[in-house]
Amino acid sequence: MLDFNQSNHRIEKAGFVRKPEKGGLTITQVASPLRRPVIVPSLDNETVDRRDRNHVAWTSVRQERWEGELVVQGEIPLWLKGTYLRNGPGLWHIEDYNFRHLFDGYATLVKLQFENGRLIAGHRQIESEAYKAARKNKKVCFREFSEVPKYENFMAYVGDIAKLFSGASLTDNANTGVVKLGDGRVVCLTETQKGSLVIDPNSLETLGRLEYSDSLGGLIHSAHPIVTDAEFLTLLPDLVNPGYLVVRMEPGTNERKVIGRVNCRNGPAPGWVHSFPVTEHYVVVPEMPLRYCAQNLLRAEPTPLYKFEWHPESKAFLHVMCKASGKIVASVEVPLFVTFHFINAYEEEDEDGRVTAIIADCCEHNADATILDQLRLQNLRSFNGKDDLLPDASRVGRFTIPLDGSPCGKLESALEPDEHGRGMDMCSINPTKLGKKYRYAYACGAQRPCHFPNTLTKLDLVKKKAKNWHEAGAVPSEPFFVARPGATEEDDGAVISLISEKNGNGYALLLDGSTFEEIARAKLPYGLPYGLHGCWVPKE
Ligand SMILES: CC(=O)/C=C/C=C(C)/C=C/C1=C(C)CCCC1(C)C
Ligand SMILES: CC(/C=C/C=O)=C\C=C\C=O
Ligand SMILES: [Fe+2]
Repeated sequence: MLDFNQSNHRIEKAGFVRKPEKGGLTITQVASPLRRPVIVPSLDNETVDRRDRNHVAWTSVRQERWEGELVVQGEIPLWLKGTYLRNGPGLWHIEDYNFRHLFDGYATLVKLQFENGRLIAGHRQIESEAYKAARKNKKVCFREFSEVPKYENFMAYVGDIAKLFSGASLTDNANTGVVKLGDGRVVCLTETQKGSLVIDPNSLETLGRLEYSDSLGGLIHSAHPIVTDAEFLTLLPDLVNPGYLVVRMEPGTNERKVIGRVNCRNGPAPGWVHSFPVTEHYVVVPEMPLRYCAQNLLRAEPTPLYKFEWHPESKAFLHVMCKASGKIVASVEVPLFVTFHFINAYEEEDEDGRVTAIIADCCEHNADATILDQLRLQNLRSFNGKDDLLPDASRVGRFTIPLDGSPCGKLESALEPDEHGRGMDMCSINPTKLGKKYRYAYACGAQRPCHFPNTLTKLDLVKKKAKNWHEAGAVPSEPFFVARPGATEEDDGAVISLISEKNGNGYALLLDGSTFEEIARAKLPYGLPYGLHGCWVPKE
């Protein structure tokens, strides 16, 4: 149990750690509010040099784990009781070997534990097989997003390719997100199915793999399942017979059951499905022209689109499946698009209550797949603060999918992209609005010049306006909305983000969900690397 009785001053002072010494793994003892020293191996022999040159957002986390109470400036609302967990790639090197891509990093899980206006923070590396093997063997041992193991000879390469088909050589580095299942289990995820790792939300310890007990097979899934207290819905792309299985898992089970199957309308392989949206009654299955590519999976050196390929000639489609029957009620061609993240979707009704269309919103990168390569670490680390390297980056793409049998759907901007600086991604909504008509979304936006989203933005999709938060040189992570218990207004709650600062520092930030003004901030002992997605574990 955490002890909240120590003074802020003592704990914060105790929470700071020595710089790692150059030349090897140092063991640093950190006093934590647990009153027990936590043994904290620092992670490399080059961190200090790298930190001097690069923004802390793109610098490997400096040690395996840390935990301590933070000094809060401002006031944390007393209703905010629970733990915000945020996952993301946070360690981008092994020994002297530096990884290429943001998505290659070994997962760093961060927690912010709110109780009685106080805040305990911590972070810890996820103990995936991939991470443990890399630490032990001092090299990449599994196939990551862009990194592959270096083969000693041709036979070793052939052996690894054979293991690719069984999934044995794929990573389980669960660095994309973290979700709380209806049964209370908290699971870190990535795009490989084997990278579904159960963690303890208090200690951040990796407890083991979530082994799916069904025999659906396949090696990959959507990195963003739809998770509610009642179900876990996800998509399993089928690379052999291009299509997707839509599957559902009930709380308390590890068995996914098939709701239905969508066959691709076109192309040599299914489109990448990092995420997908649902409405109250339907699942929307996107078929992007950015498609998985079997040849690219086998390559030792990555292409600019990594494991994917851009197929404009194969066009883009959205399929709508009825959740109850598994029947496809619409399959429409839409303009070419590129998205990582769907924001939400809902059903549009006529005066008689008949569903006439589905509206689905996403962070749309103007049909430009080069965003994947812009997330290479070399690009992220090379920003000079002047050149605008994200021209016309992304917008809220709003799809309208007619349900009257029309062959085509529409794609428009839900609001003028200038409202959020012509860049936006990493979004959250009030979870009670999942699948329903909604008004507000929170996301990262852009203040020019920039090369990466550098603001927090509250999007009002009814008034078509945005309110932006920005601090010079700061890289904020996905703003995560937590509703106030008992709230009746959609934006009544708090928005949590972790900020990495230019000077190497970092802090947890709390904004009011309605006014989007700062309520509180709390400095971390050191800045943390950029993270991806989070979840909220309320205190029982
Ligand atoms: C961090 C993030 O958002 C995405 C991570 C994606 C990963 C690790 C994808 C890995 C893959 C392989 C290792 C082989 C199969 C294809 C694919 C799912 C892209
Ligand atoms: C952080 C990001 C895109 C930013 C550019 O606009 C995408 C992250 C994708 C994975 O979760
Ligand atoms: Fe994502």
